[in-house]
Amino acid sequence: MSRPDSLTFPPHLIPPLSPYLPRPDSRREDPSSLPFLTLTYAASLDSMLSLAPGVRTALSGPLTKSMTHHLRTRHSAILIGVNTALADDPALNSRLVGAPLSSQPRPVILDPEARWDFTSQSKVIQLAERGEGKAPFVVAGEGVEVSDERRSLLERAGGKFLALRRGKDGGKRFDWGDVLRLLKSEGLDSVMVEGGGEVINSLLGKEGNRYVDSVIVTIAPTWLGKGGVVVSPERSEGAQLRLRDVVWQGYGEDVVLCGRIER
Ligand SMILES: NC(=O)C1=CN([C@@H]2O[C@H](COP(=O)(O)OP(=O)(O)OC[C@H]3O[C@@H](n4cnc5c(N)ncnc54)[C@H](OP(=O)(O)O)[C@@H]3O)[C@@H](O)[C@H]2O)C=CC1
Ligand SMILES: Nc1nc(O)c(N)c(N[C@@H]2O[C@H](COP(=O)(O)O)[C@@H](O)[C@H]2O)n1
Repeated sequence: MSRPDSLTFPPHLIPPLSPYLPRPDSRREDPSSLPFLTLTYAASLDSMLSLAPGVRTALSGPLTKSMTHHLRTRHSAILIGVNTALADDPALNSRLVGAPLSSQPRPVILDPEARWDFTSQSKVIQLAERGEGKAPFVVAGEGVEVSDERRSLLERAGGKFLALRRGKDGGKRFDWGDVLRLLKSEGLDSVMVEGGGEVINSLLGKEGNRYVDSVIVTIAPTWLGKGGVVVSPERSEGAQLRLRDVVWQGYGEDVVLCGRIER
């Protein structure tokens, strides 16, 4: 019997998305290639992801929500920043009817200071224990201390902490190339990056956007107003960031925009 929160994604909507998604197993043969990266999120008409930092805000309608759950089955990993983990207590699995565990993405949390205060009650941990999703990999800064208790809670569920050095410039952030090489070394060939604002803006920035293979954005017909978490990357000197191969599709009251970054 299907669960009350199960979703279905109409099969006729799959072919238009497919050119923007990783082909099954396409990168596995080439060990030097980085994982395919799809940047995907839902935004308001004023480019907001949420009403305020730390506030979970539903923007997707029923059809775009089910699209996101389809996208989750098409990637081996789903990545968010630690503030999203703290704000949303997200499930990060696919709730499509009949999605087997093998099609579930591996949740990856970018958490340089190991701030995510997960417990055995966190949704993503509970789902992993019930076999309805995979347990998360938490990418923490090299040398950052993690208690044995937290480490073993994560490992019991099937997840782990991964240590990564910070960016070459001595800054606090990870280099996106390093993040992707780390995921690849863990056998993850494709990653959908869901957010939040800092993660998206840094990926769309000068250093990050070279790693983005495709972009799939849901636009909801609402304005969240000032004070929200906004998608608005730093401007690169002399170059306006733009999409090519653009397709727009109506999904109920929402619109889905697919494209690739113009280089
Ligand atoms: N509508 C949508 O589709 C989505 C909405 N959201 C919303 O977004 C909001 C959260 O966004 P925001 O506050 O911007 O935070 P993020 O979720 O983007 O997390 C930001 C934190 O992640 C870590 N981080 C990000 N990039 C890097 C990097 N390159 N290297 C190392 N660490 C990194 C940093 O942690 P540290 O500070 O510890 O260094 C940073 O402060 C929430 O309200 C959430 O609900 C989230 C996802 C999707
Ligand atoms: N596609 C999309 N639409 C929205 O309206 C959203 N608020 C989000 N948020 C992202 O999805 C995560 C929650 O997922 P679960 O339903 O808990 O699995 C949230 O953490 C954001 O990454 N996405």
